[in-house]
Amino acid sequence: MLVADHLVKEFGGLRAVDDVSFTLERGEVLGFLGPNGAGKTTTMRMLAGCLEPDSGCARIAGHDCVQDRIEAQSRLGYLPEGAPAYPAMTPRAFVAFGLQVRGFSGDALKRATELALDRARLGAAASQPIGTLSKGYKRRAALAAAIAHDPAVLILDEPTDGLDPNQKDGVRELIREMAPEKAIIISTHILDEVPAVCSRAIIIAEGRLLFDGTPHALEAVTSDATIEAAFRHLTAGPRATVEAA
Ligand SMILES: Nc1ncnc2c1ncn2[C@@H]1O[C@H](COP(=O)(O)OP(=O)(O)OP(=O)(O)O)[C@@H](O)[C@H]1O
Repeated sequence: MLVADHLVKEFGGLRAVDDVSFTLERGEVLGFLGPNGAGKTTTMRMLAGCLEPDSGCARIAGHDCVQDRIEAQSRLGYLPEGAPAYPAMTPRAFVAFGLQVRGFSGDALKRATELALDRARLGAAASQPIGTLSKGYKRRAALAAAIAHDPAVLILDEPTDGLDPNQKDGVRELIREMAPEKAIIISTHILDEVPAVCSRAIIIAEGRLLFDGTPHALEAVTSDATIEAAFRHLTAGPRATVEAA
């Protein structure tokens, strides 16, 4: 469903993403982990077709994210970092606008808009200008726009960032609900989220993939048997790659 094939991206002299490869199938929820500046957002932007790799390629449902961008993006829902949106629009108008751009109209447009607002639990905030919403509700408005066209692949950059504990639970529940039908990547610094929602975890640091395996295999990396200890072990010291099924 989604392929990262030897992705490389440099900014000036800095190799932000260094030969990252993995594939993701329908039904998988991948937790994309790594320290600040590891290259997570840069990788996700290349997968989403927002940034061209220097070498390597990304594919969604067999469509190259650069050469065949429109086809690839039609199967993708992308929640970017910071959740940019139009501040004067309400979440309802913002979601509907995204759907119209994708060709929705009439009853299908109304149904898809209300379903997305409902799934992202916007409530009364759906009718308030986005610029006047709290950080958590802005994030939810962007999430609603990302899922509204029911894409096969979801790339969510820190989807629970800025949400209170109840809202975090709501978003995790939504991800679990959507998981069987989709291939989903979430980046997060909240390591508890990995066993809670992910079937698989990848750790990168300094642009290089260090671990790809199940949350259970990640816990088993150190004798502490916690994801936090494994994260520290893999990212704090000299680089070592751990392959796990
Ligand atoms: N447009 C850019 N121009 C120059 N450097 C960039 C650009 N985008 C990212 N970088 C650099 O690439 C590296 C990887 O950044 P990236 O945002 O992908 O990391 P991240 O893993 O998402 O970090 P965080 O967890 O802090 O969000 C960082 O050193 C960053 O400063």
